[in-house]
Amino acid sequence: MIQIAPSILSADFARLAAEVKRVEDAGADWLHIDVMDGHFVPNLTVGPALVQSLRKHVRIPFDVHLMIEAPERFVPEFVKAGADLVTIHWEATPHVHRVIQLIKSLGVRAGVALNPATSGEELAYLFDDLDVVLVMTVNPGFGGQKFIPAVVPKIRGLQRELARRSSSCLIEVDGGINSETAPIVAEAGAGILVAGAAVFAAEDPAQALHALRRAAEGAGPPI
Ligand SMILES: O=C(CO)[C@@H](O)[C@H](O)COP(=O)(O)O
Ligand SMILES: [Fe+2]
Repeated sequence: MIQIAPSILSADFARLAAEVKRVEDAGADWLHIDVMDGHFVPNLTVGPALVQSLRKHVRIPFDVHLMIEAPERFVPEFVKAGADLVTIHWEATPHVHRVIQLIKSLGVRAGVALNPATSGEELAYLFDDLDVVLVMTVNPGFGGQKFIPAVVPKIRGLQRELARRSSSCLIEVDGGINSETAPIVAEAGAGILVAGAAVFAAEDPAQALHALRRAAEGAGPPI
């Protein structure tokens, strides 16, 4: 079953609680919260205070994508604020394993995100500790960008390796996901699809979620 995680980056921040409740009611599985620090990526977004405020209005789990340098500095605050899954970038700290241990020790799920130019081969050392590998299908920093097809073989390679190890770790994809790209990533092995513009910019989010799910599930099981 494909899971969909709408990204708040394409929501109207002045009406955030109402917009998020709308996608929750429409059947979203996760809420994807993009955190940016202006260093790791050339953009700024939100911090733990916003996560804590939203937590009072939303029941679906929070998927917090940290696009920040040295994420270990802020992991405990995001968990305290209500994150259910915390994903850090492979490129953002020299001590990825230590940060994964920190996230797990706080009782939530842990993910590692890979920029388009990162192969992810070293991730094999972490698979036993990881709940999610997030494959960026755009360069991180902005919503509404175009999907990078060259990343698809990486999704397929990770899927094969995870299947070989009978791992329960899921592959999440993030960036430029819509009804055209959803079948491509689902066929390659993605189990969680992040979708910002495709859901929050749609007139009818329920219809947008349905279209994404149908497109992805029509792709058949991963090879
Ligand atoms: O992490 C990011 C961007 O850095 C994403 O979560 C985007 O916000 C997804 O938006 P769309 O590409 O689906 O509009
Ligand atoms: Fe994201």
